[in-house]
Amino acid sequence: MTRAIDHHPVRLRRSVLSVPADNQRALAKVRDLAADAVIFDLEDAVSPDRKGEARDALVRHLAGNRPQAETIIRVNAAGSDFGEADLAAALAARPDAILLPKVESPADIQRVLDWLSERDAPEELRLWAMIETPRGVVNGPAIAETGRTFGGRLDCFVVGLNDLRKETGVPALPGRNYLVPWLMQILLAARGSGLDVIDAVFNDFRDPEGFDTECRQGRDMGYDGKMLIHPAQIDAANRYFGLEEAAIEEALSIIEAFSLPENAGKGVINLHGRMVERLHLEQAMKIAAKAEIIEKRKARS
Ligand SMILES: CC(C)(COP(=O)(O)OP(=O)(O)OC[C@H]1O[C@@H](n2cnc3c(N)ncnc32)[C@H](O)[C@@H]1OP(=O)(O)O)[C@@H](O)C(=O)NCCC(=O)NCCSC(=O)C[C@H](O)C(=O)O
Ligand SMILES: [Mg+2]
Repeated sequence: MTRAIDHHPVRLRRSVLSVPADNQRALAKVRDLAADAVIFDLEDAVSPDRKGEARDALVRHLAGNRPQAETIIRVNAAGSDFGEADLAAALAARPDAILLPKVESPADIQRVLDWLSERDAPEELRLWAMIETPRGVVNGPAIAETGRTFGGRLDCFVVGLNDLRKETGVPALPGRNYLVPWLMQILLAARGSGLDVIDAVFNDFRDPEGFDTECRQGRDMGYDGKMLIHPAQIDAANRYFGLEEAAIEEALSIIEAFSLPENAGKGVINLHGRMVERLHLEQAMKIAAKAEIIEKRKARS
């Protein structure tokens, strides 16, 4: 039996910029930036003594300055001193998604799903999960599957390598050689349950060459985009995780070929000397859908 795992629509998540919720100057910049998604952070970018202030500032800010980008709020962990107040503020601010940090087990997701359903949270509110601890990596497939099975709210993993390095002792070396196996493990867990997956931040925001190299690596590993910490990283992320003209043209030619009457009902066709199957048609449709979103976004800016 074929299992349908694609439970969410195609979304563009090439550049996912994090903004500390208590940084007014940074908040004021967000609306003019070309990031596909913005994470308003209440967790590690906000010091413990400013959590309440950050929460209030964020709710006020989003009430009057809703970005066009997909809007996500990263809360503190549900079991922490700040978790419940953050969740309540996030619900009030009506983001597209809430990002849960340091998710380690299906129970971490389930607890928040229950909390949201007790409060009649809007059906369209999504959950994202940071995978950034050893237990999170090991339990990745079960976490992804729980989020998919119960209500289907979970639709994206974000990798947190700063925390993972801290927890494991693996240093930050160029090439991320010792981290790549875990990055691929997280990618498999996400894809196995139809989730999007976002590569980790690159801390040296004044090193564009290093950033380019890491974007290329993330893209080649199959990631949908990169979490960012600075506006200077947005354009490169959009470029590396975007679509090349040749890929769009190829996708359109596959869609066109399968729509010809002589190919109706065929599972496999010959397209200019290359075997193309219906699985390629599925891929092509996703590329075409992303290309359409990119075009709309260009027209808007
Ligand atoms: C890293 C920074 C603290 C650097 O800030 P700053 O010194 O202000 O940099 P610049 O002077 O170069 O900034 C130029 C202007 O750009 C604005 N700016 C800077 N960053 C952002 C941003 N993220 N979003 C919007 N605007 C931004 C500055 O305000 C300057 O404008 P102006 O003030 O008008 O002159 C800073 O970039 C920063 O705080 N970045 C985000 C940090 C963050 O969100 N951290 C949490 C995410 S990282 C993570 O999650 C790790 C993960 O959990 C893991 O475990 O790996
Ligand atoms: Mg972290």
